[in-house]
Amino acid sequence: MFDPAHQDPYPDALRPDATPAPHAQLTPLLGFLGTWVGQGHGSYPTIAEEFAYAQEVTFSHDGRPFLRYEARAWLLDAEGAALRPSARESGWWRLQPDGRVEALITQPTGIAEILVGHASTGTADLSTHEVATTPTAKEVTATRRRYTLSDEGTLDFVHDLAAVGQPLQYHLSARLRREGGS
Ligand code: HEM
Repeated sequence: MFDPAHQDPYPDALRPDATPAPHAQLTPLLGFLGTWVGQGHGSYPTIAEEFAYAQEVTFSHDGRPFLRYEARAWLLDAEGAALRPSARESGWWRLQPDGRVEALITQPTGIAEILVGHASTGTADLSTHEVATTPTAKEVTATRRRYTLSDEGTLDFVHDLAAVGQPLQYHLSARLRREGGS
């Protein structure tokens, strides 16, 4: 018998053809659903050296017009071996009927971002609306995040950052593939 105390009756779906059916407002970003893994590079004027990293990103939904977003990254050494845990974040992407997106993303480094932007088939472009930081967090004033599903089926990602007195500029880029995919 179904016991609501022990089993979530509304689990998230990771595929467009899974239950529950996706809300119509998710249509432009249905191709983002699922878990993605891959590698990227990053730099910033205040960081001594360019770094390589690996990342796992998951988008899921529960039938309502928002995506659940979860990402974790770890740094790689020159041979591609894991060096140490790096950025993590999670949040919600609220898709509007006209393709606008409102996103809320928080990080364990004390940063909470609200981003606004636009989604069209297979792409999303989000920029900071507001950033709030905890008293001990680094100063972050803006980010811009662009995601594109490429013709090769990868999810490509570029992240610009304005922080610690620097103007908005490149911080990261990555190419992710579907987990378990080729
Ligand atoms: C894949 C995700 C990310 C990776 C791999 C990454 C990696 C790094 C690395 C390696 C550093 C140098 C300091 C250190 O070694 O920890 C750094 C610094 C920093 N990152 Fe990121 N980062 C990521 C995402 C983000 C995001 C989403 C934000 C903000 C919204 C952010 C903001 C910063 C800031 C503020 C600094 C400090 C710069 C300074 O004090 O000089 N990073 N990041």
